[in-house]
Amino acid sequence: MGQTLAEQILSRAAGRPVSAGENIVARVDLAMMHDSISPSIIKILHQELGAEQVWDRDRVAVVVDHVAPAATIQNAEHQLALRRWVRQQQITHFFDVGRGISHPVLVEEGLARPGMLILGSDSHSTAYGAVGAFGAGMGSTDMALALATGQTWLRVPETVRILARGRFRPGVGAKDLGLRVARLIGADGATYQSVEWHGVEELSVGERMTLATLSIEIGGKAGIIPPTGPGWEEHAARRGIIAPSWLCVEEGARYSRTVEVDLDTLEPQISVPHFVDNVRDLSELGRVEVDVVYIGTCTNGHANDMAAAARILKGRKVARGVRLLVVPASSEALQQATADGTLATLLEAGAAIGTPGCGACIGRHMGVLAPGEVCLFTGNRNFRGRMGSPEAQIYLASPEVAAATAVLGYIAHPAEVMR
Ligand SMILES: CC(C)[C@H](C(=O)O)[C@@H](O)C(=O)O
Ligand code: SF4
Repeated sequence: MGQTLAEQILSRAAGRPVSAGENIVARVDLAMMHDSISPSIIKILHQELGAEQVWDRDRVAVVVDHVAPAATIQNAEHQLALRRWVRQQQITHFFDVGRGISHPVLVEEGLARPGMLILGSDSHSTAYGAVGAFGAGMGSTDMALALATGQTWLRVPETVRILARGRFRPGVGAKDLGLRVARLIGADGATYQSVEWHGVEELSVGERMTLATLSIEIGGKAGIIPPTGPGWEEHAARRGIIAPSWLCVEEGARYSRTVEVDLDTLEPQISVPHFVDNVRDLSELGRVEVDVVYIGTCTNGHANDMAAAARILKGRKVARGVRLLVVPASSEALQQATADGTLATLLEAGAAIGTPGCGACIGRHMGVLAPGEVCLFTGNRNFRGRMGSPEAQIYLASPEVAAATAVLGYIAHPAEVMR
């Protein structure tokens, strides 16, 4: 019998063959924590578990990304304490304000690699599945335990297979596939399952991160894209990464469910307030005017996302009365956007550019919404109050739809601008 990707990775981490349903103790390859949760993790690590040092300073990554730069005195104090702790623990991989969101940063730095078990203090740690790792978010106690011992315990998840068939039409892409799946199976459709994405070999690692981060929005414990295909090869060659030969899609692997999506007929998907799985086809939406368009986050703030938006914004201006905020997911994405002209196009169109990081995604700084405002957001959550006022409305969509919306002032198909 074959194994799913999750079973293969967790077998290696457990040091024996394991299958879905088993409770295991597993070795952690990498543990990530960020500024938002670090105070409680550090407290549990030292005060409750009595550990003096992390188990392996080379296998811990710390990123200041959630409120970066600090917006309040309290953020600044927490970040100061975190920097001191990082020095005291001699943590090798520390990324301070401006480097970007933990997920793309670990991928770009080549720290997240295929076949790894990666734990993060963040629900979107499923992101590491973009490079064929089992990435899972954990709470403070589990994170502290992993930091102290290098081990974790978990139940090996079943796997939902997503099978994409055909090719995306112009103006349609990974975000639309992810939202379509949320619409088909619901926010709890893959609860505690590993989500394996098949038929997406063409997608770049940036686009794969869109799918991997959206996996938690359907309840996934992990969201893994097999490390094969042109999109993977490009990343692997650039970063000098070789996927382990034991990690591959196996005949006879058992899936709890297969969900098929026909890309040939897929149109832009819009998640309407206030739930991620409240998804409509753009053509069903009617006219929705917006106050702000926000391009960014670990889901759609990558270099490819900004470039996709720039292709639509080129030679055009943001509509009067609308503001376009662009917050790159990482400094590397910003550098690439600078080098290839994307940044100039965004600025000429009238965009305001923020420091790479989480930005206003969780409503703590850099563009929070006022009561009554309507936002077209490329992120992954549109819960009430997520980006500021509970009276604001958040629509989720792709960067292409975001760009077209910025130009026209209402939620629009990219073709409406490009024709
Ligand atoms: C603040 C953090 C713990 C949180 C998460 O776990 O996902 C945030 O990143 C989010 O997207 O809501
Ligand atoms: S960008 Fe948003 S979703 Fe991603 S880690 Fe930051 S706050 Fe969470």
